[in-house]
Amino acid sequence: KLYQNPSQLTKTRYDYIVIGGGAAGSVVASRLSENPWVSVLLVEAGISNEGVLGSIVPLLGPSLTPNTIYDWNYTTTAQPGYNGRSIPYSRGKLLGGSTSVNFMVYMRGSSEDFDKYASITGDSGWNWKNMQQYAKKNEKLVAPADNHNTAGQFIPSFHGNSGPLSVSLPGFPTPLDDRIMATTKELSSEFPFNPDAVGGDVLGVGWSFATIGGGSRSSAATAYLTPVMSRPNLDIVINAQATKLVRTGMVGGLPSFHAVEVAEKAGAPTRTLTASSEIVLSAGTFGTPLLLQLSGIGDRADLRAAGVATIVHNPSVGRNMSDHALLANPFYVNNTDTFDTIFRTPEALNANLERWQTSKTGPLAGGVCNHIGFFRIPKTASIFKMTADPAAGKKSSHYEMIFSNLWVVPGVPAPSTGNFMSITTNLISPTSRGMVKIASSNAFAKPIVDPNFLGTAFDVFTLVEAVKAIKRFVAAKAWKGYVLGPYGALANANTDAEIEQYVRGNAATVFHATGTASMSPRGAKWGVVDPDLKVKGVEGLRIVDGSVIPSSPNAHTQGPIYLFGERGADLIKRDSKVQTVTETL
Ligand SMILES: Cc1cc2nc3c(=O)[nH]c(=O)nc-3n(C[C@H](O)[C@H](O)[C@H](O)COP(=O)(O)OP(=O)(O)OC[C@H]3O[C@@H](n4cnc5c(N)ncnc54)[C@H](O)[C@@H]3O)c2cc1C
Repeated sequence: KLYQNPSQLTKTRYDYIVIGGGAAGSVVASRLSENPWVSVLLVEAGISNEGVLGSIVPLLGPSLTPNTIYDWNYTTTAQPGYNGRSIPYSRGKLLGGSTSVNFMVYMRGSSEDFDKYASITGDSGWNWKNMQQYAKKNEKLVAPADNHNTAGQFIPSFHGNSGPLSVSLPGFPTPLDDRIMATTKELSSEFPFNPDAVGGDVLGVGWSFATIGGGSRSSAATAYLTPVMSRPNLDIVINAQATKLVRTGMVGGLPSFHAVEVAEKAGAPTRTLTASSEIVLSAGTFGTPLLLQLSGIGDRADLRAAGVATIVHNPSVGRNMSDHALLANPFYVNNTDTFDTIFRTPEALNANLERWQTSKTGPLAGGVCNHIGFFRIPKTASIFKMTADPAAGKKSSHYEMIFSNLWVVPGVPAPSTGNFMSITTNLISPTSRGMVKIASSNAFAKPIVDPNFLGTAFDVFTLVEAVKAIKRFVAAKAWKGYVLGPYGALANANTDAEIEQYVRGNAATVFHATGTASMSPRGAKWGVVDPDLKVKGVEGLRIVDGSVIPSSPNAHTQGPIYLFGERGADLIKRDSKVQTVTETL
């Protein structure tokens, strides 16, 4: 049952309370409530996703962020690596979390990423081979919106066919498609074709998958919550922000946390809700460490500065943030068939919306890109004289390219004339680490968000190399007569020094932060959760969301986080005392 705010809840004690209804939290709440003997409450700070048009019509997705009611609207601190610029940092604030506002690109990461997580934690359960069962459990590959023949665009055995989350190949063709494929042939040694990166081997350029089914967005909310809303043992409360975890005693010599305070908004009365079994934190890479800190779990100095008494001193809380820095590179093209025209006049947008409403087809039914590619800088690159290769392995990438048939520059509106292609370059194996921390003991105050973008020479070097690579890409014969030239500052960025200034002056984020409550081996002095995702040094708390992933994956992060959600739910079920009762019954 869905409750509109905390005051409507008719009970205050559950077996499990899951905090945050995003990618991972929706999976956990849905999977735990499969057992009818288990009572589950999902607490979400934001509103419902129902009826939010931008969260349904795929190509309208980018309109949901930033500076909207669907976004937490964070802002970073001044970033030295970005010439002192602060940038907006979006996080979804509605059911489905960031999966309700994201750009829907679906991947899983490289096989080496997961093998690395297994080796970091000492738990082989996180390795690629074992995690594939969860990928299959999560995904349902469906036909693209335009029902085109997809032969040769993917490898069927890599995909799931019966999971809740709809995933599809591009649903609307673009003038870039044939040219990109021709470039993979012409420049095959640098930009080879990858038949399907979802299989764990990410290098090369391939067709891109999106979390879209039947021409509409498939989010954690539509896939995992809507279908189970009527379960009598699952309550979902929206407009309910967890403000503090409450210490309820000592268990096994550790402080235990079996209760949480929630409030509808600043100044509203709080309600205390209790979990007999466990509280699962799924508030995301920002929300989860912030809630720990508000509750006295974090670095003593950080907590003292914010006026919070320390219960557990753990300097790893909120640290170790890794993110994919993004640089959008627009090019003028000689074609009026780009998606820019859809958004230029209300008439064009309405005509396309009408098409979408009648048939769930057309450009609005497709994602933001039809192709993506992942690449390595050469092993002979000078940077490797001073930095060890940070990629998870030889089959993992250093940077990414995303090809879009329109102007894509986060935070910068499209020019009123001209047609564009954007090649977005993302830094995939960053060595910089940032952090998030509370600025005060008020749960509704803005936190300090410092991703430390381009904080290392490796990260700068790699994005500079990525810009040089896109110039080589568009120099292929396939683009002759199509690409008219780079837009704006890119046009004047030719030497390495000029490109570095262009990168520092224009880079932003693709919103893939992870790692602020990292997994670490059992007993390790660093890290926030053990390999079973239990919070170290306390009893009663688990974390299942992007914050536990130790380092950036070779993927847009929703895919890996869904997998973490599925395995996290399994680990909780495995330990469940309520479950044991069910089995004996
Ligand atoms: C604009 C944007 C575009 C993106 N594009 C892509 C993409 O194309 N492909 C991709 O794979 N990934 C993309 N991502 C990233 C991806 O969506 C996230 O990595 C993923 O959703 C994170 O999952 P999560 O479960 O950790 O957190 P989230 O999905 O963010 O969920 C956290 C939830 O917790 C809630 N919450 C937070 N604090 C509290 C609290 N104190 N009390 C109650 N509730 C709370 C939030 O409101 C939210 O609903 C994008 C993200 C953004 C913001």
